[in-house]
Formats: sequence, C-alpha cells, structure tokens
Amino acid sequence: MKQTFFSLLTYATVYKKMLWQAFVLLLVATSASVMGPYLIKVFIDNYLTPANWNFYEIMVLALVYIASQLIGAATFYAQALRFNKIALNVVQTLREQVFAHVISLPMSYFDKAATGSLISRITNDTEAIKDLYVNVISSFAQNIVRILGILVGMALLDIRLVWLCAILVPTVMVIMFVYQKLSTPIFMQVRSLLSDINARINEGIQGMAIIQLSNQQSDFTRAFEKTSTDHYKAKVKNVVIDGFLLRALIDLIYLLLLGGLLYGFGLIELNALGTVKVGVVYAFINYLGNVTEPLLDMTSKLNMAQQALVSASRVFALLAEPLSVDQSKDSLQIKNTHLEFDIPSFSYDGEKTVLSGIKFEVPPGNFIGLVGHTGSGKSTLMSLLMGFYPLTSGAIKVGEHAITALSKTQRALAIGFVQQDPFIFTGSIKDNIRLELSVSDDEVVAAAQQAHLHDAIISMPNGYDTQLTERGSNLSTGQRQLLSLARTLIRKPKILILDEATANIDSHTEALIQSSLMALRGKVTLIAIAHRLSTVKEADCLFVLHQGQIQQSGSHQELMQQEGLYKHLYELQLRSDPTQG
Ligand SMILES: Nc1ncnc2c1ncn2[C@@H]1O[C@H](COP(=O)(O)OP(=O)(O)OP(=O)(O)O)[C@@H](O)[C@H]1O
Repeated sequence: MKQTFFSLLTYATVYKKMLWQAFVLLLVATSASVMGPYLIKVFIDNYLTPANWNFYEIMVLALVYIASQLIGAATFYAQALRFNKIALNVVQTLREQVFAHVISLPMSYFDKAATGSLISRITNDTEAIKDLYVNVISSFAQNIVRILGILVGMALLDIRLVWLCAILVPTVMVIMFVYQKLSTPIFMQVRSLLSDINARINEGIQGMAIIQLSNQQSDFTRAFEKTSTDHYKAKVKNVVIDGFLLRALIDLIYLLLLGGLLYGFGLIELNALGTVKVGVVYAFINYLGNVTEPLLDMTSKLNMAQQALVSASRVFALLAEPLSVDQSKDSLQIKNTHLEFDIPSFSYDGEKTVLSGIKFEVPPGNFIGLVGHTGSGKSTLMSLLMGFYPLTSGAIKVGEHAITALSKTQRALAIGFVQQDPFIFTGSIKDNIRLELSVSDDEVVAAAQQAHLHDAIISMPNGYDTQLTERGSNLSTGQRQLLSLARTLIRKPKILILDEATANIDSHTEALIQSSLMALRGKVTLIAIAHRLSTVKEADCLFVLHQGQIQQSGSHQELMQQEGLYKHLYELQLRSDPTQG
C-alpha cells in the first residue's frame, strides 16, 4: 500500500510549480487562521480585561485581525483551487493512461478478463482515486499544516498544550494503523465484488437475447442478487469497522481534550496560581477546537483514502499487465505480399495444441480458401497473421519480413480483416465505414457500393448519416457484415481476409459480392475462411484443416478427385442444398 501511495504521488510531481504555489498559499492561509485567536487573546488580556481603551491601538489590532481573516479566506480559496486542479489533472492522466494501456493489451488478456470488470477499473476505480486527490491528499496537507501552525500557536501560549497533543497524535496513529490493517482486505473484497456486479450487468445486457430465449431471467437475477448481497455484506463489515474504530477515535479525542483542558487549566492554574488569564483560556479553547477539527477531518477521510489506495492498487495492477512485445520497426514497408506460413505448433494456453505442422505459401494476388470442421483452427491461423496472438514457434512472413517485425500501422494498412460479427461503433454509418481514416464522402459511397450496401443505406431516412446504436442493432446481421466489408475495402488492403464474411448474406447479394471480390483477384491476395464451400470453389488453392493440421490442399477440381475430407464435406453440402453446386 505504501508503494501504491508513493506511485500515486509521483503523478502529482508533474505539476511541481502549481504544487509549490499551493503549499505557499496553504502556509499563508494557515498562518492567518492561527493568528486570529492570538490577536483576540491580545485584545482580551491587554485591552478588555484591564479596561485599557486605547482607541488607535485597538483600531490597529482590529484592522490586522480583519486583514488576516481576509487574507486567510482568499489564500485558502486559492490553495484549494490549485490542489483540486492538480487532483483532477492527475485523475484525467491516469484514466487516459489506463484506457490507452487497456486497448494496447494483447488479445489473450481479453480472453480472460470480463468486460464489466475492466470497465469498473477504468471508471469506478479511477473515480475513487480522484477522491483521494480531491478530498484526501489536499485536505491532509491542509490539516497537517494547520495542526503544525496551531502547535506553534499553542507553544507560544503554553508549552503544556503541546504535550497534550503529544499524547493525542500517537493515539490517533495507532488507531489509523489498526484501521488500515483491518479495512484493506474488506475494501479489496468490496471493490472486486463491485467489478463482479458490473461484469454481471454487462453479461446480462450482452446476452439479453439468449437469456430471454432460454427463459433464464430468474437464474440470472438470482446470481446477480447473490453477488449484490455479498457486496452488501462486505460493505456492512466496512461500516462496522468504521463505526467502531473511527467513531471511537473521535470520542476518544474529545475525551482526551476535555481531560487535558480540565487538568491543564481547571486544576493547575486555578489551584496553584489562583488566576487564569481570560484571553489565554479563550485562545486555548479555540486552538483545541482547531486542532480537533483537522484530526476529525482526517480520520473521517481515512475510509476514503483506504478505498482509493485499494482502487489504485487495482489500477496499477492493470497498468502492470505486459503489453505485447513489439519487435517491429516502423521503417519496414510491405512491398511484396508473398505470404509464408511456417508454424510447427501453436497453443493459446501452453497446454492444448491448436495448430501443428502448418507450412504453406501464398503468392501475391492469389485467392486461397481455408476450409474444415468447426474448431479445426482456421480463425486461429488468421488471428496469428493479424498478430492478435504471439507465435509460440515458427514464423509467418510477408515478403521478406517476419510479421512480428512489421509495425501495427503497417500491418493494419496492408491486411484487411472482415469479421463474421463485426463491432459497430455508436455514430453514423458514414463514420462507421471510414472510422478514423481521412477519406472523402465519395470514397465512402464507392466502398459501400463495392460491398453492395449502398442501396440499403440510401433507403434509410438519413442515408449515410443514419445513426447506428451500440452493437449496430438497427442493422441486420447481413448488413453488419456488409458494413464490415465496406470498412475494410475503403482501406484498400493488399491482403484481404474474409472470416465467414458472407455467412449471413442472402445468395443473391453473396453472388454480387463474390463478383466484386473476384474483380480484385490478381491485385489483392484473398484469403477466405468458409463453411459454405461453394463460395471458395473458385480459389486458386484450398487448404483443408483438420484438428489443427493441413490435411489436404489443392484446387476444387483436384480435391474432388481425391477421396478425402473435402470431397466428403462438399458432397454432404450438395445433398442438403443442391443449388450450391
Ligand atoms: N482465444 C482462445 N483461447 C483459447 N483457445 C481458443 C481461443 N480461440 C480458439 N481456441 C481454441 O482453438 C481451437 C481452434 O479454434 P478456431 O476458432 O481457430 O477454429 P475454427 O476452425 O476457426 O472454427 P470455426 O469454423 O467454428 O470458426 C478450438 O479448439 C478453440 O477452442
């Protein structure tokens, strides 16, 4: 936790100048507020009690008092503003850093992490860190300086008051230490359960259709209620510790102060000396009140500080997740798109082999098809070409360069990937096609025409400006695939991968797309993954995958002459749908 705290503090050191200003202003504000009771003590003891009505001196005293209060208020405001600005800047930086880190994490990370839980870290946890800066660090700094200032004031009045604080401070520290030890595991649990709640909500919304179809509402609700109840119980534990330790601490401070006051002045001063200066008692009570206030403020914020540190440790853990090792060189350009796959074996988890003995080449401009049973490794092979996962052995080469040596930008420019279920961003159709690419509206229209989506778009009331909702639910599945195709074609890739890209498209549109794609033949390397074998019949070469290995390869005609998996699959499809032949 100490490490986490210091790591968080380093984020504020970027704003050194503002920090210095804030501290200087804080010192001025504290000195001004400490001066107040002292000036009143002077007024009471030097003027009021002895009835010394020296008008000019009293006026000067009053003016100094008013000026000190005004300066105090102004500098207090100015320092608070600076501390808050630093805090908000730090949180903004941290949130941006976390987001940038998360979107650069290797795909394998997202296979394990629940989306809701990740969102919770970027939003809730960074928000809790904001509390640390806005409410805790700045107020701790203010309070500590105030306590030190008051201690100086007290020492000037009566050194015994400082001894009183010498009892208070270690007591408070012991309680703070115990509180921290007890509350950390509970806060960890609370935060992790909050992530689970987010993950469950996310799952519930994403899987809404299947939940309703399989009538799983009550099971999902029960599971949610369980997580929610666990969260509630952990929170209650937290409230009990807060109530027991923090409340008890507050009472203890009051008790000690009262005892100290009675002992210090009630007994000693009255009995031994017989007289008490009214001004000293006024200033004393005022200072005691002032020293209690920052202590109480700090203890009440301890809870917030603890939560923030727990959140920060979760955020730092996420920031420590290793990014994929980038061996790329920006200077490398893809000139030759000759592809060479040589993968002796590949496994996602180091245990189960998903691909083995993969070795083949694809000359530039060729059209190849990858076919095979579900789970045979077709998408995995393409994910490796896209660099989504690091190779565990062997290499994939584009031209003379290993795929890992090419920068992500180069790869994204050269290779287009049309997915089966593409993601649609909130925004217009136009923006979804161009994404961040700076292309004209005409180019967007041309890409949509090439993907045979243009007619569907212009039949919508707002045409290309139609706003798409999250996950593109106001487009049909087929239209989403066409949009993904347009989005890829507009980038004019040299290698085009189609992963079941036309699986949800009617035969007529599919035939049109097929002819568009065939027009690219020879200019662009086409790699199509297809279950519907009729769509890849025209390929220059077909690779038949079976349990992660290439079992057969050759053109449709060649494969049909062999007694093998391909012929078997093709005949099966032909029997179930004779129009496919
Ligand atoms: N991200 C992943 N993490 C771990 N294992 C995975 C992952 N993705 C796929 N697999 C496993 O790898 C194997 C090959 O899957 P892959 O998706 O490549 O098959 P496929 O031939 O494309 O199947 P389909 O035709 O159904 O799309 C499967 O056994 C699958 O369980």
